[in-house]
Amino acid sequence: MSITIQNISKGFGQFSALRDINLQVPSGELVALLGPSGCGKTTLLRIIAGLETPDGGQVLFDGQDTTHTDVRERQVGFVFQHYALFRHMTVFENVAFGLRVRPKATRPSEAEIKKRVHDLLSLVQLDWLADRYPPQLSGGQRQRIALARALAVEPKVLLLDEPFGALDAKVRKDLRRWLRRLHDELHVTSVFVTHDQEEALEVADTIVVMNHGQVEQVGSPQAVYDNPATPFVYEFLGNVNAFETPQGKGFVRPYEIAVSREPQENSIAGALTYVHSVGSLVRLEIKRADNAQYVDVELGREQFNQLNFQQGETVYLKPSQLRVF
Ligand SMILES: Nc1ncnc2c1ncn2[C@@H]1O[C@H](COP(=O)(O)OP(=O)(O)OP(=O)(O)O)[C@@H](O)[C@H]1O
Repeated sequence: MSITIQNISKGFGQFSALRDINLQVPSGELVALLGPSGCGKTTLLRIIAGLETPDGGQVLFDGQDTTHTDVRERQVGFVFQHYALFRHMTVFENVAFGLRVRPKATRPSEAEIKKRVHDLLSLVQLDWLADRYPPQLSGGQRQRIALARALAVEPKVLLLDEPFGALDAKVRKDLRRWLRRLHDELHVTSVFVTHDQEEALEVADTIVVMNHGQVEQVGSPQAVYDNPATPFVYEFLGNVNAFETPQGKGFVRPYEIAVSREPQENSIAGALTYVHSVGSLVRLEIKRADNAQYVDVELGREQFNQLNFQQGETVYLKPSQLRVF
């Protein structure tokens, strides 16, 4: 099911949380709403869910205006960061819950419920935990069960709000890969909220970068990373250095800067103040001689080893490309 957001705005008292948001989520896509804390991601997700009413604008599901459709009729599944499972129900009963509370006319038979729940538990690879209770699960397992529970009612749209936010880095990484694979299998139109750029870049088909209640840019991970539309997107997605130029502020990623021992035409002199050398990349911190600002540079380890720079020595920088805004 596709989702169309048209001119959505929402205020809380005097505060404008969303301003004229327009967005198209094609059927079957996995879209990330990415932005800093307070930019309006959750509010937009809640409006798509029907948990919040916008002040203006429409939400269309497959072209149908659902702005005023009740949340129960929207056929959306949710997974929230702290969306607690029912503690006193087994994993099996948690996943079965949404099916059991259906009106009799649409409720599946007991045998069908059993099959559906076991299929879903296999899908999230936790069938062996069916008889456990939530407090006996790890955080990552709980979130996978929460996802199975959301999927049980066969939602047309899946909405995830920082689903892995409370987990440690390693588990987050595993789960985001796993979510990507699951989505490739199921193709449920999904929107997930994150403030973690790496998570968005790794998982999403499309990233919606938000700031102060507005959409800054929409595009594939590669497009928003390689061609940021605004300085905000440049700074929010990955490391970046800013240089003053006569034409305006120029931005350059740390790996787009050449470093040498000899001055080049238009190069900038600086002192190598710090070398961070872990993994395949070596990060250099260079303090410019002219304005004392720090510049981050990344080199491949092999290149670094060949050049053999020493902390404290004078080096010369030259951005290979600058995007000026
Ligand atoms: N019910 C409410 N009443 C008043 N202000 C609210 C309400 N809900 C959200 N806001 C405000 O609206 C803004 C957007 O909130 P929202 O939760 O959508 O941000 P977010 O981008 O999801 O942030 P985070 O990443 O911190 O969850 C915030 O400044 C928040 O304080």
